[in-house]
Amino acid sequence: MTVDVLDVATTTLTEIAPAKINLYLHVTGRRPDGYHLLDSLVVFAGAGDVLHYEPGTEPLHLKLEGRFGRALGADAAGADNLVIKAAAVLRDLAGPDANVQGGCLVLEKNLPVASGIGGGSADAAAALRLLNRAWNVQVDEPTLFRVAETLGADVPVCLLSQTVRMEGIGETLTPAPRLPECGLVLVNCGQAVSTPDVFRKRTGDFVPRADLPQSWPNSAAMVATLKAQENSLEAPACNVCPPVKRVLADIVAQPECQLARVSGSGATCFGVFPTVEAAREAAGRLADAHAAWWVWGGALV
Ligand SMILES: C[C@@](CO)(OP(=O)(O)O)[C@H](O)COP(=O)(O)OP(=O)(O)OC[C@H]1O[C@@H](n2ccc(N)nc2=O)[C@H](O)[C@@H]1O
Ligand SMILES: Nc1ncnc2c1ncn2[C@@H]1O[C@H](COP(=O)(O)OP(=O)(O)O)[C@@H](O)[C@H]1O
Repeated sequence: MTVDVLDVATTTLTEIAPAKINLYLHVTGRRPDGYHLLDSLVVFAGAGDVLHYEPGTEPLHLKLEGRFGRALGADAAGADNLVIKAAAVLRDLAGPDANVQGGCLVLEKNLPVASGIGGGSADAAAALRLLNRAWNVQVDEPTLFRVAETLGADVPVCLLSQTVRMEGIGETLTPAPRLPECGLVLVNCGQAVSTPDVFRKRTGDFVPRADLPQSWPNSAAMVATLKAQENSLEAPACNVCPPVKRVLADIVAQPECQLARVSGSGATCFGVFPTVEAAREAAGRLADAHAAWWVWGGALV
């Protein structure tokens, strides 16, 4: 009996899918195919979805759990789910020595959906990492990144899941400045926002790529640099989802908040704080004041 329990524990594999935050995001140009060229400082939060895999003989299938998994319902666990798409592309790449299996994937969906923090992209990236390992596909890193690109512009950066500068349409990843100690608050008002809609509503000139130092001595210095940058998608995100303005105002009103901004195409907003403790306290107050909002406070990955 004890051995059975141990077997189950050791065959279930787990991968974290951390939330992606764009500390700034410049739309620097546009490709002939319509995709936008970006320059963004991307960081990852301690908040995330969790993907579990229990290999088995039944066809590979996905179950959704967690606050937002239950809200999505079983229909969202089908072939269109980015986790299933990631599994399919990896299966196609598997060589003769791979051990591609079926079984059950369980996605604890803790991150709000269509919210500018790349939840779906992070899930796809987690599935690539997890199944590459579990099936012994042994895809080399450059191939895995090329496969990630086919799943979505944000999937390569989520495959990396560490602080990095992101350019191109999302595929060009280069080292970022070393970040100082800081805390982060994430707030989502509950309205899903479509990324293509927000890009379509963007107006104005393209913004040059940012000039960044190698590191910052503290969060105040980092915020001074970030304030000289922008999120080019913030105005269209407010247009598509007006409650974002209220969310930003409530974050910036928190004691010690140094910056409040939209992440990606929204609607999730983030606040930067000098310490993790200050961020956690602010998150506690925001959650108490707005029971319907999704609120998280803590450290970066
Ligand atoms: C805006 C960003 C910033 O990190 O984040 P989110 O708001 O999605 O979190 C990303 O670029 C989103 O990446 P992702 O969500 O993977 O985009 P995709 O599925 O590849 O593309 C969805 C649609 O967004 C637009 N799109 C996306 C990326 C890009 N560089 N230019 C674009 O114009 C295109 O209209 C595309 O059809
Ligand atoms: N595993 C998944 N989690 C969330 N959304 C998913 C997933 N798979 C597919 N999607 C689809 O991808 C779209 C974008 O979702 P998401 O990645 O959460 O957006 P964003 O990058 O703006 O945070 C959603 O509208 C949803 O229908």
